[in-house]
Amino acid sequence: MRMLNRTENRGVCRLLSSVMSGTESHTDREEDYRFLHSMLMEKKLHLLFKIHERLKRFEKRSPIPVQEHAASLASELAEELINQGWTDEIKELVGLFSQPDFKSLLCVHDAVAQRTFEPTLPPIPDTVLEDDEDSVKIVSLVKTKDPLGATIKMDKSTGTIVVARIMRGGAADKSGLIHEGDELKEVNGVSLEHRKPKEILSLLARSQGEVRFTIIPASTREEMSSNKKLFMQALFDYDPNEDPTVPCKEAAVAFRKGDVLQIVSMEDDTWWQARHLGDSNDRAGLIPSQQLHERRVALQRPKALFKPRPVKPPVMDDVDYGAITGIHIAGLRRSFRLGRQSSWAREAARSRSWSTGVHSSVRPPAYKQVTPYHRDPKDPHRLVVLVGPSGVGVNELKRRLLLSDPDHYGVTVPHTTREKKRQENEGVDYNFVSISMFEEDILNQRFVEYGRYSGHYYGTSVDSVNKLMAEGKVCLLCVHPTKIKQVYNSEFKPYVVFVKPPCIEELHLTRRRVHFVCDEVDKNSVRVFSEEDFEDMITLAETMEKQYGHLIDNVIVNGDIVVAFRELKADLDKVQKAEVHWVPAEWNCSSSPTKARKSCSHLDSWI
Ligand SMILES: Nc1ncnc2c1ncn2[C@@H]1O[C@H](COP(=O)(O)OP(=O)(O)OP(=O)(O)O)[C@@H](O)[C@H]1O
Repeated sequence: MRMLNRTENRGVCRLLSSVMSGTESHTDREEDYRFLHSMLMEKKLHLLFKIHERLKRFEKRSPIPVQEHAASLASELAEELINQGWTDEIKELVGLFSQPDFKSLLCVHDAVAQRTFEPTLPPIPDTVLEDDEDSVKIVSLVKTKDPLGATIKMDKSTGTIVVARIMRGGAADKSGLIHEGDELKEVNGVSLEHRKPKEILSLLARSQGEVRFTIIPASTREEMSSNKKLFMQALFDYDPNEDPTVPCKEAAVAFRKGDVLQIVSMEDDTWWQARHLGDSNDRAGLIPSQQLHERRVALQRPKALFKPRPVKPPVMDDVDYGAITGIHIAGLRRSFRLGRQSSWAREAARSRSWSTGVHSSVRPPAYKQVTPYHRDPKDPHRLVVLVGPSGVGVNELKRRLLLSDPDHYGVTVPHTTREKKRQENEGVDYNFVSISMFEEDILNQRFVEYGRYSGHYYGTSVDSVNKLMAEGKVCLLCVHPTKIKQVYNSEFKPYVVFVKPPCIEELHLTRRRVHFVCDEVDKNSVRVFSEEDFEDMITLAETMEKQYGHLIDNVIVNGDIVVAFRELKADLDKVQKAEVHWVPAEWNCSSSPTKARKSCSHLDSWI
């Protein structure tokens, strides 16, 4: 590099000296002054100034390359020279032209002259939504006979197509423009919404030369999901008009239990900001925070404190004999839940309900964080869990569902340790197992619910639920609400229906002719509902709904059985056809990356 000439040097020196004199008054200590002086007088710094000035001048001149094809010119020249004769000078020059370093230098020159180092991106399509402007990236890759070196898969929680893996050394990897987790929005202008990875492969197969991807980079997606998309399902009704504490009624949002709200701000401890899902109105409104709702619930006086009747200790060896399924379409055998209706069982059920009932200090949450789940037709159906107080009609509704469509609905085959009867079939009526096997499964938590009755174990195994779901059936499970947690995970994605009794008058009207079968053995023993049974049913239903409301997806009031069944059937049909299921956020596959990767790996499609 040429050294600074004297005039230039003087200019820089003068400038730096004036900087020095300007700072003199601010530097008290001698060493500070020396340090500054040596830094500003540093030769390298002066050279940097010089380079900067040169570049500025160069930029102003905007030089145009004299020659854009120096490499081809050199080879043409070499050819011409050879034809002139093979003198020593020509030999030396041709030798120089054929040197790889020289050739590369000319290629680089041409690339700079032609500006081919800059990727030529197509113009941004008009179709790109205004909202997406900041987040969408358009990437063009040139397709050769080799694949692009990436795999794609469908993100189960959002239904979008995402890049699953980038193969090292492939075209996608070399481009550095596509990354794992990027969401593919379009390929060559064709929207990928609702498309399966397979369809995208054929779309890519059809494209020649340049392939243009419209993508949402993974970083933006993460930002969007963490910053913007927090969804909560309301677990209570809220009407600002009935809330005297709301800071501004007009600025508040009314909602019903079950509504999904997008939370946009949680900064205020008392009032969050949210909007209704799919609300075209962009403006968010105020909603009570979880904390505020909890405080209000805590301040509420219990409506009526029902005094539990003194309960005689039941004479039995049952500990947890709960709801054991067992209605089979062939013969429609009654459920063992009916075993609970014997006097000792009812008493025990009552005592148990009170021990975990209204006196429990567990406060139900106000909102449940949810996430959208797009069910793939190949996925198993969601498990349907029916819960309700004993005698309300859970099994009756299950029986009717089974009869209505035996190919679609199914129930699990229970396990038992009792002797097989002559007319019973192994694996059809029961899975007959030894006591040691049963107890081992209890220890390994392989039962959703189990109990003892007449000295024998009965239980519904997790495997039996899995088996039925793998057969493509909608598994109907009746359990005590305390057992919901056993299946409350992304594997079963339970849809929980709470069957609720109507008011006492309607119970009197509708259950007039009902008899309970008390015992599995003595099928002739019958019992009508007493006033006490009805009261218990209503009280227990209230307790259950309060305590397990956050796990419940729908409530069916079982007054008229025909109406209740129709409602339940319509609801389950709707769930099955739903495009989006709002499921608890903790079920999201991504919460367990290894598992998600494992379960999705076979779905990746190579592009
Ligand atoms: N809406 C209704 N109207 C009239 N009878 C009903 C109605 N619902 C259920 N029943 C009858 O009430 C009785 C109890 O119903 P079911 O066996 O389904 O109760 P459950 O909720 O399963 O309770 P458990 O778990 O204790 O067996 C049955 O004889 C059933 O036919």
